[in-house]
Amino acid sequence: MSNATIIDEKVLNECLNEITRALLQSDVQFKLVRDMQTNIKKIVNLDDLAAGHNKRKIIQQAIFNELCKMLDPGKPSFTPKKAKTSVVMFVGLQGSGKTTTCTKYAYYHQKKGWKPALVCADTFRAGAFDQLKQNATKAKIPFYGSYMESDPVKIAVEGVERFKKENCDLIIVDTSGRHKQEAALFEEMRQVSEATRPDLVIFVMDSSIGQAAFDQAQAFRQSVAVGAVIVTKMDGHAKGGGALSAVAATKSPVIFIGTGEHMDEFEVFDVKPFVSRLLGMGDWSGFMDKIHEVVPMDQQPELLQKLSEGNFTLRIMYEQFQNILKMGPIGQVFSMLPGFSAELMPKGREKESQAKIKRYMTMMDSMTNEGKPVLDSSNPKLMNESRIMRIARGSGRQLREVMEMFEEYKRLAKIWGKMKGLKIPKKGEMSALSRNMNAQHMSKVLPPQMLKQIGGMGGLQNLMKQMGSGKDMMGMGGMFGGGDK
Ligand SMILES: Nc1nc2c(ncn2[C@@H]2O[C@H](COP(=O)(O)OP(=O)(O)OP(=O)(O)O)[C@@H](O)[C@H]2O)c(=O)[nH]1
Repeated sequence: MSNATIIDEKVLNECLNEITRALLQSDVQFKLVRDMQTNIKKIVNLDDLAAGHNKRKIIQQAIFNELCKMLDPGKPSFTPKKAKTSVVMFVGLQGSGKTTTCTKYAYYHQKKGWKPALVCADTFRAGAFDQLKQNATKAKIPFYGSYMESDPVKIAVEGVERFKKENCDLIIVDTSGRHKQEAALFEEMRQVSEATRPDLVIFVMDSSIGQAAFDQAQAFRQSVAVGAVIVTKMDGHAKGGGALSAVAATKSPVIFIGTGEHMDEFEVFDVKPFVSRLLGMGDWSGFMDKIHEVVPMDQQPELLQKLSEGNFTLRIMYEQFQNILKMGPIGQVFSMLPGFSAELMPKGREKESQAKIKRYMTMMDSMTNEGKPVLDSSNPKLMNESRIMRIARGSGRQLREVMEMFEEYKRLAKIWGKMKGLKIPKKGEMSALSRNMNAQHMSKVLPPQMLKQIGGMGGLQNLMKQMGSGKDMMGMGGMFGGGDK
């Protein structure tokens, strides 16, 4: 659709088919995708659109809205209130991340001043209580469970009673994970629910569950009154399209997502970035925002070009370190660039991290002769043992430190490598528009969100002036509209 000059029925159908493929690949249920297609066709009536309307934008917007709507069951979930006792029960498939998520949920609220408590009613999986105990202890959250008692209903009731007496305001009951074929376990879950009368039942779903999401979610919904969904493992490859199925099957909203194994890798669900990701544009739209904030304007086109070629080199890492150090309080700016935060600079250790970065930079400085081929290459094989030794000697640092710096590079290269393959129109493909481009034209081509990032018309004019011509800018425009394929 981006290439078509006239948007007619055929182009619209092609576009919808492409989106259908993307959504199916993201594990959205076939029926939901088909319904969406029908709705879009109803909304976007090409004949009715007056000439001059930006049809492309209308279609894009309609698709985006439709997907957002599919994630909105129409009513919010029950929200526990601080200082008023609520019981929240977690259910989900075995291995979905339920136990981990219980602690994350408790920890999230604890940080906000709540008094949460955890009850382990999973008597099915050996080790479940230990896991919960370990997590709870780490987060200093009170917990209840038993190694001896085999009746989950009894444990759940006792735990809830105890924590009610202790005035906990968020009592979280973890249940055993189960598969939809396991009728007995489902019955047990129903009994736990009946006995503890939870205010909210949360269905925990692994983002990689795929097309099975609908049936699974429905099976849970038929046994207990699921009122909210949490999607876990969003840090992995899966895009989480199953969430749309889970919402449809349970008629409940997604409230949080899990983004890693650690306790604080837990985020309030935000529908727009989630949908962007489903459509294959999400990951790097956030990424781009950050690059715009940290990387000086004049370096951006070159950096984007290199990243789109999959060339995240040591030199790029060096330049980004420079940018970050230049920007002032390191603690504040550091987390702005993707990958540069948690591991390279743990919270509260800013000074150490700054020293570490400077050390890395000294090592890279000493590479101007010996390490030059490595600085500008993204091939890790060039960094062999003898080279590491010479760099260590040249910079007066230990071998271990050079290796550590290189490990850091590899980690960042993996994250930044996601930019590879962004579409940049080749010179010959430049349209007449771009040859005669002015900021006015450009502002119409760019997505509004990006125009805002650049600083509106004024910012755009400056940027184009800096670049000397519209050519590179068109390259960026192409990329910004291009998705991550
Ligand atoms: N990467 C990643 N891993 C996660 C996330 N949430 C949970 N995990 C991991 O997934 C695995 C299973 O998590 P558990 O919490 O034990 O799963 P469970 O659903 O309680 O398992 P059962 O008790 O058998 O039902 C563990 O290794 C967790 O560390 C997440 O958001 N991201």
